[in-house]
Amino acid sequence: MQNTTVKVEKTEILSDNWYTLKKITFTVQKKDGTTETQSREAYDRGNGAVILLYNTNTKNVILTRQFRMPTFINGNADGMMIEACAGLLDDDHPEECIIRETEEETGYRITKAEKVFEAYMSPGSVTEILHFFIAEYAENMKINEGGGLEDEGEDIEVLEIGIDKALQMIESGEIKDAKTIMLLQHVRLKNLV
Ligand SMILES: Nc1nc2c(ncn2[C@@H]2O[C@H](COP(=O)(O)OP(=O)(O)O[C@H]3O[C@H](CO)[C@@H](O)[C@H](O)[C@@H]3O)[C@@H](O)[C@H]2O)c(=O)[nH]1
Ligand SMILES: [Mg+2]
Repeated sequence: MQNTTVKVEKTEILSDNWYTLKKITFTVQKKDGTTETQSREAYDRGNGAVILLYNTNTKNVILTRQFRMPTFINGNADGMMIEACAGLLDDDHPEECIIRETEEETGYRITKAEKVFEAYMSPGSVTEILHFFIAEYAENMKINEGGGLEDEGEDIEVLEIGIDKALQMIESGEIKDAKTIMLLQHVRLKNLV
């Protein structure tokens, strides 16, 4: 249900470079019924989709490894992150987006993906809603090496890892990406692999 007690008074663009940082001034009704004016910054980088490819025969999953600058400036010494394949939505439908992204990043051609849930990943600061998918893959669906789009500066390594090993890598801290942890736990929770 739409919250009718929130009134947006002003939206300022603080930065409009690759993505957009906004400052929104608004009035909101508190639990005690009084009204307060607040300002909050919101980083708008669009929405995204993520997918975990899993193989029921081999019990393997496909993950990617790439450099992520924001993690590098916050404690990740080599800046490398192991993640499920993911991408930002263009104007397309999340399923179409993730099928395209799967081929670009992992080299696997899938024809359908199952939506499992969606989630705001950082609701206090980032507008993005992320669409979560899973799909079965097999060796014969690999049509190229993947790796991402070179002209976008992507340099992605494709990893094929046993699900038990991947789950252990969450515990050991080798996998620290929230969307990836959520999907690995999902496929185990549902006994898919
Ligand atoms: N030049 C430039 N390129 C950028 C910038 N920010 C991102 N890019 C590039 O834009 C491309 C976006 O690639 P996608 O595959 O579409 O997105 P993603 O970065 O993998 O995003 C996914 O993971 C994010 C982090 O977990 C998610 O937030 C996002 O929803 C999505 O799932 C990448 O090549 C990235 O390096 C920037 O500030 N400048
Ligand atoms: Mg990506």
